[in-house]
Amino acid sequence: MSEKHKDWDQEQKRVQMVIEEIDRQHVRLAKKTGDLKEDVIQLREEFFSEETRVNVEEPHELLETHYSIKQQAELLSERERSHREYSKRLKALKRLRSSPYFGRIDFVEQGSSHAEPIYIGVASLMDEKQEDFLVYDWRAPISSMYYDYSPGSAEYETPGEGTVKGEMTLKRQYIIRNGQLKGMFDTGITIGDQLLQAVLGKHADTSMKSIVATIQKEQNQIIRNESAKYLFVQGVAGSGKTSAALQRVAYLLYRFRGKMTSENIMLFSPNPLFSSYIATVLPELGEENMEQTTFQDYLDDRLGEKWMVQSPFDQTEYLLNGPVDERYQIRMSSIRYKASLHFKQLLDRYISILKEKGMIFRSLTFRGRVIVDRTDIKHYFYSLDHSMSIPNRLEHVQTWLFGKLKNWMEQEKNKEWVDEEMETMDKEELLHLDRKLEKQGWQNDYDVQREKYAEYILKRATRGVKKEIEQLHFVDVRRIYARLFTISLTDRKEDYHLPDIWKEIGEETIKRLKYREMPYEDATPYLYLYDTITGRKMNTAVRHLVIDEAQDYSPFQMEYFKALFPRAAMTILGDVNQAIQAHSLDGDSLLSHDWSEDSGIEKITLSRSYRSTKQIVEFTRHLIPEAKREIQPFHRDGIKPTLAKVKQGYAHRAAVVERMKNLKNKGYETIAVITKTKKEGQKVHAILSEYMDVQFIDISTRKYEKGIVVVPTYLAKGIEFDAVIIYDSSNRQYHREYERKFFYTACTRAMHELHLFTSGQPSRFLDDVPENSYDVMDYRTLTYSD
Ligand SMILES: Nc1ncnc2c1ncn2[C@@H]1O[C@H](COP(=O)(O)OP(=O)(O)OP(=O)(O)O)[C@@H](O)[C@H]1O
Repeated sequence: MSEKHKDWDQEQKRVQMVIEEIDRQHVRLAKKTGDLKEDVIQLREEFFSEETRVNVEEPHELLETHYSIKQQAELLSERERSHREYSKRLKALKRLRSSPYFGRIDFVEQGSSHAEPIYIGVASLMDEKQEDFLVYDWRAPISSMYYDYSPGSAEYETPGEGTVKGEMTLKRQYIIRNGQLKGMFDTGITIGDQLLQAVLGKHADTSMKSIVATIQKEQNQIIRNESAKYLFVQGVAGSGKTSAALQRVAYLLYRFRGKMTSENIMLFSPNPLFSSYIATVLPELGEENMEQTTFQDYLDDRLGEKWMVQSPFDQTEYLLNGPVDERYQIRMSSIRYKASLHFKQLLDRYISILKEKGMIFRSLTFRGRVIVDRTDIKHYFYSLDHSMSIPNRLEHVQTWLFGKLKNWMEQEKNKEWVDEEMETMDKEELLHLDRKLEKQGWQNDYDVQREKYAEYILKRATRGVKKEIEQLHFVDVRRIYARLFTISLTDRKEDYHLPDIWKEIGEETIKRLKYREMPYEDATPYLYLYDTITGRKMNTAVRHLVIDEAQDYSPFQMEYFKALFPRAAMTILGDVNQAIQAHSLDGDSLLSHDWSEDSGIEKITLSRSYRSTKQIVEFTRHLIPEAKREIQPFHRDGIKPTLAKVKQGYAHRAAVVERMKNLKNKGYETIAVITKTKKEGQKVHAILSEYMDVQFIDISTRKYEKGIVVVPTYLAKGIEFDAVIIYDSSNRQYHREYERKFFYTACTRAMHELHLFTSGQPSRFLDDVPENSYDVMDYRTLTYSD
């Protein structure tokens, strides 16, 4: 038997041995879980049974019952916790059963003479005696060498013992499916190009997959970083940023188990479709999903009740479709400035002035009548010690207002309206009040009765006023924010880097706010002002925040996140070349901003693109001339992208439909027709639907089906497809400099094939792409019959 066969044989036998052990453990654990479940059911029944009800009538028994309930509750929750853990372990065994491990390294620790084989899988597994690891969890410290080194000297960090050094004598990868060894490679410098080739060559899916078997060294640095408070990752399209972020969350949950749970982690994703696209990864890794939200959801939650909040996508549609007139210029300038830290400095200065003067209040009113006038509130507010913070002073104002309300209610007791409302009290209310009076012995005293009724009426009627005091409704933040734009700042223009058309920006902003419209660019500054003034509670539960597609957030938003989640470390990932939000097109973004003055910042750059074939990356990298050197393809072969020149109208659509059919026949399952805007998308969708079954993706789409989709660029972000068609790649569509990034983002969604269509002059961005990196097809002479 050759060495190779002997190895294969031994490895297959080991797989078998491990699976048998998994089966044994599974049987044992399933029995334990079953017993525990019965225990839990029984305990729950007892807990909620009649006997355990608190006996409030007998005070001496009360204490005893209290302790017994407490004990039982503790027992129950302990059993429930164990049950949850057993169930989790059962699931892990199930996952291990089909593929117990994917890698192995043999490691000779310094000072030792024998190599220990370390098998690495998605969870750990110990032998029967609980002495040796049959499989190490991929997140264990020792497993990191698998990702970081090729055979030769290697080392790893342990939390307790520092660095462990030694020699790696073997590195092997396995493909094990349904308990059978299907493939095995000994690998060299990188983690088996062969395995990665195989993984990347597959079809795109409608949900993302975990990458634990093929994590690359530079991605591993992101996943296992523990030192950065703010970890910034700039990575080219398809370099595995989102993948790394999700494996990082799984890593952190493992590394800090017992201290951090999925509830302490939050992820901001660009849109709901993306959220559902990535939702399968953590469960696949045996972890619970963290909270996922979009910034838009957050804004709607905070402001939606009182404001018409604009979405970033509406803003983008305006940017791309709006008539380029004077208003457009004002708006763009406004968007850029309000995204900047200069604007935050201005707001901070404004807030510090508000400590001395300028707060605006709303009168406390009841049915149109003033209880406390706003000037009195203001006067009281500024009569308080100025060294107190604004939120502290507002607490005092609240107490004062409650007192004022109480006095007012006292005076109102004998008013006619109170009597009128008494007449209309319903039976139940009366019964309830009478019972109370009877208990207190006042049932025959008419005066007391009337007084109590009146008190009740007043309490009922002023519920809303109380709520307004509690919620600080009397602080007119809308007007305070609007007023900032009316203050004369002519002599401070330079200090705050005010745009030249600051006055016009102000007029426009005030107009919008008046109609209760909240432009996207104002939402964050407004909330920042609101929270600082009112002293809104921070979210301290979140200990780690992941911000994906970070190039679409502003520096101002970063400061807001810091204030909102003061205890959170952050992983911030994005690609400056895919910045398509209006503020970042020729300005600063959260990702590109220079944060070097802040401490705790670390930066990692990813430049290899894994998503697309080499041919597609060779094409797309030239769309960004200044970054083309930083964009490196992974060596996976495919066909060159194509540019089809077509005649306008029917010929155009016929050529696209032809291509779509061709791609379907080739077996591609996810095909996207990407458009620049929603407006263009709707038009294209209507056209293509006449020929084929095509799904249109808009902002409300939560999940997309396999097949053909039409999708605007900003919703295709972060997602990938087997094949991508750019319906209109003409110079009309992609011409303005900021449209370059839209074009790049759209083209980089393709894994295997990319096809561009143009009627008329192709986009000028193609001028920078070498002619030999794509095939041109000229269909303009063809005639189609309708
Ligand atoms: N180490 C890896 N092993 C296997 N697949 C990988 C690896 N890294 C990335 N990929 C694959 O490459 C594709 C792109 O990854 P991902 O979406 O995480 O990249 P991204 O940098 O977030 O992309 P973009 O910025 O373009 O949205 C995915 O299909 C992912 O599974």
